[in-house]
Amino acid sequence: MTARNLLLLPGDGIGPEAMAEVRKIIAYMNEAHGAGFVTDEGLVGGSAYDAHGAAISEEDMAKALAADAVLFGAVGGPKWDDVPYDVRPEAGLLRLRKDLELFANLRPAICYPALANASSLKPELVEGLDILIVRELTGGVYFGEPKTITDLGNGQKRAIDTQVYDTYEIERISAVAFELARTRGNRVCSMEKRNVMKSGVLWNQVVTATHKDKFSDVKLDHMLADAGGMQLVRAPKQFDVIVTDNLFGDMLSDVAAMLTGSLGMLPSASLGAPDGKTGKRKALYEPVHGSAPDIAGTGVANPIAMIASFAMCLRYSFNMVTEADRLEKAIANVLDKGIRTGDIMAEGCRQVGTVEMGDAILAEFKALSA
Ligand SMILES: NC(=O)C1=CN([C@@H]2O[C@H](COP(=O)(O)OP(=O)(O)OC[C@H]3O[C@@H](n4cnc5c(N)ncnc54)[C@H](O)[C@@H]3O)[C@@H](O)[C@H]2O)C=CC1
Ligand SMILES: CC(C)CC(=O)C(=O)O
Ligand SMILES: [Mg+2]
Repeated sequence: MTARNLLLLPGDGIGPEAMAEVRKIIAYMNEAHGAGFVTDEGLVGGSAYDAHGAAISEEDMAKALAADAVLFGAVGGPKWDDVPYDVRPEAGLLRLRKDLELFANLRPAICYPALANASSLKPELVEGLDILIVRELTGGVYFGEPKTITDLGNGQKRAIDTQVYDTYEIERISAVAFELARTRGNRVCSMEKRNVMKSGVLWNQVVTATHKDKFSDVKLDHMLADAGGMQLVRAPKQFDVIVTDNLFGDMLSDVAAMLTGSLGMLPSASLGAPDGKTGKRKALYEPVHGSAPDIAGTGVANPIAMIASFAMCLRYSFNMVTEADRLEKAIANVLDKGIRTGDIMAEGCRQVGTVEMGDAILAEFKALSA
């Protein structure tokens, strides 16, 4: 069997703690099922800055470009608050997304039945929730130029970020959203702010044209992104697939995370375009949460977002759909048994730390794989 090459970039804060739980699952799949994962490790974020003075080294970038898939933990933390902007920890993640051309970020928000009570919303609003946010990841205000702070010389400074979108960027991300919608509820809601932003006007036009041209069988709605945020907490189950830009997608997916109970629950897949010859996509899998400096090092972080990100890796990079389904089922079974990390703790449940949660999911995964 050909090797399945994975690059692990644990990063900072709770990133390495969560990644350790995925490493155990990979080792089990190799030992018990000959899965053939070959793993390599690299540094990213603050840990890379401390070692190399850059948020990711050229050597680790080359490894990421060569890997079949990258598993990413989280980056950042107060220790690096004052490092130069270009080498801040988050710049490592942005470079990976840009250089690997990972334009499509899939952020599913699923409320596991056992967690309906863990959401800050009423259980009936989130029970059975299954939405998918498709976030554009390589354009918009995170990358647009100019991006500057200028001294105006009169005691004032001016900061500029630039929101830029070209037609092709909107076409390809909306095509991904429509294609995915066909595999689930067949509905897409596009969110922008065409009432105040030119990029919103173009976004709306291109999504509408792409729909008319190739995806008219899918139901399409448009919503202003601020109203979309409101609707996400008012009646989240009205949505199936949401497609939106880089900044709105970042914000709306953190909102969606809380519908599921905790930021510690939300996985994501960042995908590039399929290669013309092999059909393979570059891909990076990461939890939606950050490095959680407030709990890092205390052993309480929820590893589910990281483990569920690995399940997405099995599905999207290696077509190991049965294994991905099993791993997600293992997570659901553990939650059904009332095993909880602190962020999703509820009355009558047993509170565990990161390692025990990882062990419980692995034990369940083994039982389902036997
Ligand atoms: N993909 C990445 O690497 C991301 C990095 N960041 C960076 O992370 C650092 C901290 O950012 P914050 O705004 O605090 O966001 P955060 O996502 O790290 O934490 C927000 C809150 O959620 C909690 N939380 C997050 N993940 C959790 C988990 N797995 N289990 C239990 N609780 C969890 C944290 O304890 C904290 O109270 C910053 O430097 C930021 O730039 C933020 C978001 C994404
Ligand atoms: C560069 C990241 C720190 C931005 C972010 O919050 C995210 O992608 O979720
Ligand atoms: Mg974010």
